[in-house]
Amino acid sequence: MATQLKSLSDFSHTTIPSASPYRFAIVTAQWNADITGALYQGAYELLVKQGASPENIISVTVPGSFELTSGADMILNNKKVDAVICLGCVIKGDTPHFEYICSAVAHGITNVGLKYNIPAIFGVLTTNNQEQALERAGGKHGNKGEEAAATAILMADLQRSLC
Ligand SMILES: Nc1c(NC[C@H](O)[C@H](O)[C@H](O)CO)[nH]c(=O)[nH]c1=O
Ligand SMILES: CC(=O)[C@@H](O)COP(=O)(O)O
Repeated sequence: MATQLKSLSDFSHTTIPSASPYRFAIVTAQWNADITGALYQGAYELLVKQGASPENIISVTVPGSFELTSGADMILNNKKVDAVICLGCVIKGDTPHFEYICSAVAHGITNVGLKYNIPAIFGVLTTNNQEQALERAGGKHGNKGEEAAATAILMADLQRSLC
């Protein structure tokens, strides 16, 4: 499988602009906190590495990935940011609950970004098991949080270039 061969966080194919002009929010789900904490660390550190000021990064948590949409909406309704990064980890269980959460979160984050015309980044792992999640939160397949942060910078930069 293609994924097995590469880090999903390899951004050598593109140049990430400076993050210094932009304000960011990071909304992190507390479910699977060991995983989402690593995603958050990856996202935060990449933003700062790319020049974002710590005072320009708003960080909040929500109970679970299902609440990421509400958390992003609260941020975008109350704070002026150039992008919001939504981080979560949904791990499949024994019932269809996984499918409902993943679908709701994907659609919700899409819609909240469109509602406010602000990039809302889907940094949510949707895995079959804990091992796959660990591999994508700083393991052999990179860090989804880093990817989400890089995407946030690129989208904020795109929007500013079009204004
Ligand atoms: N099972 C997982 C959940 N479940 C909780 C939901 O996200 C939500 O908080 C609850 O349904 C109340 O609305 N959340 C995750 O982020 N990851 C999971 O694996
Ligand atoms: C994704 C989930 O909500 C999952 O953890 C729930 O597990 P189960 O389907 O066994 O109730």
